[in-house]
Order: sequence, then structure tokens, then C-alpha cells
Amino acid sequence: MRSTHGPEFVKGHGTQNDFVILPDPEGRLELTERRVQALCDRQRGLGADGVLRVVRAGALPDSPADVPADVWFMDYRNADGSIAEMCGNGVRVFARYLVDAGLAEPGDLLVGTRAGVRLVRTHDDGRVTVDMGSAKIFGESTTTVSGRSFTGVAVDVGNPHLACVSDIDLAVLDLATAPPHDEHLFPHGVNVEFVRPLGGDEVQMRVHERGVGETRSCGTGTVAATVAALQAAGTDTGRRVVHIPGGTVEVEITTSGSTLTGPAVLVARGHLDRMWWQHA
Ligand SMILES: N[C@@H](CCC[C@H](N)C(=O)O)C(=O)O
Repeated sequence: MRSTHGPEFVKGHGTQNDFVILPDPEGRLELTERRVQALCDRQRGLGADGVLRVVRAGALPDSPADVPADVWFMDYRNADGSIAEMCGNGVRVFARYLVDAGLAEPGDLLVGTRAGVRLVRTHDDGRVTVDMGSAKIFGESTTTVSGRSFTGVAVDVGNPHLACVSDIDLAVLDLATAPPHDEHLFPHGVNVEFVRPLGGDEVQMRVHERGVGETRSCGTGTVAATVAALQAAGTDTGRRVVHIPGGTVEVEITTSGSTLTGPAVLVARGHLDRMWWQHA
């Protein structure tokens, strides 16, 4: 009987921001927009917020010049098939996969992304810390959700964010559709965070992700939310514990950069059906 096995996959999540991981060291998979959409579809596919292809940087024709060829590269795609520069929850899950698969030693390792190389540290308790680089404010903007208008800061975390701090009950927001954004400030779209300070160093956040919709967590979004919450508190460095619908992460902003710490979980592994993959 002919094998029905198609490409190998692993399913994982970081605070319930979930991913299909596709090991493809030599970059042989034809990962089209339609295939990414099919994989992420929660009815006709495996279901996920995004896809993480595991490929050597040197095997990817469009990998950034500053990523060494032998580094494992996180080729990240949103559920709608679009490419994004960076994914903070994805990097943690990606690192967990590398260690689990024996492709990297536990502890410190490097991951290539379209936003540059990131230093990642896996911990024995299942958490992973990512050096997220410097998160830069590049403007101020507004959006409207559920008839309420919000002002926020535009933050570059490798990818673009609008992080809006307010005291309103986040549960009342309808994030079923994308909040409108300023096309001039965000010509390639934007991830939008709604952030509520809870007192002390804790904040609550909900997010609408570019190319996905509302997700239960967004790692780069939690960094943007922390930058915005710190600014609202009159400072530009510090730490925040960010509560998202899918769990809790910790973010630290320093004068030179930022770190994100949170869980990374591998859930299942298997093979896609060969016929399904061919027709996806
Ligand atoms: N979920 C991610 C962000 C994924 C990319 C984002 N949707 C974009 O298009 O920029 C995270 O954890 O950071």
C-alpha cells in the first residue's frame, strides 16, 4: 500500500496563541498562502492562529542578510496566509520545538526571524524567555471599537502595534472585526492592543491581530502593551505582568531592549495526509 503520509507537523501554543509547526530544514515545502489558510482553518484543517516553518536560514531565499545561514529560521505566517516579521509567542514555541526535536541544546539558543536574530533561553519549568530587542514608539493614533474611541501609541516590536491604555472593562469590546487604523501610520496594517492597568505592575490585555483576528494572546502585543502602560505611568523602563485571555506573561523593558517570558507547550505531532496536502 502507498504511504498516505504527507509532511510532518507539530501543534503547539504559547498562552493559547496556537501554531502548526512544519519542520522543513532544507526549505523543500511549497508553503503557499492557500496551504497556510487550509492548515489554520479550524474546520477543514488542523486549526491555528499561524504557521511556523522550521528552516535553516540559508535554505530560505528571502531570509534577511543579517541572519547567518546556519541559524534555525522561524518562517512565520498568519492564519490568512500573510507573512509577518515577528511573533513573540511563536518564537518561544519554536525554541521549545528545536530543543524537543534535538535540533538545539536547552538553555541559550538563537532563532532567526524577519525582524533579525533573537536570543532565546529555555527554562526547566517549561517557560521560555526571548530577547525581543528594542520596542520603539513611533507615533500616536486612534481607533474605535464598540462605539468608543481609543488613543494609543504606535509601537514597533519588529512588527507594528497600536497599544491603547484605558480604564474601561475590556470584556465589553467587540473584537470580531478589525479595529480601523490610520493607513498612513500603518501602511502594512497593524495589531491592536487594548490595555487596562490593574494596579501595581499588572495589566490586562485583549488584542486583535493583523492577519488573524482576535487571539487569546500576542507576544509582541504584550511588549507593545507594556511600553504603552509604562508610558501612561510616566516612565519608559520597567516590568509588567500581562494577563491575556490565554494566560499570563512577563515583560521587562530596559533602556537597551526588552524581554518576554512565558510558557511554550507542544501538544501533538503527526503527519498531514498526503492527498489533503496536495489539494490544499
Ligand atoms: N501572535 C504573534 C504575532 C503574529 C504576527 C502578527 N499577527 C502580525 O501580523 O504582525 C505574537 O505572539 O507576537
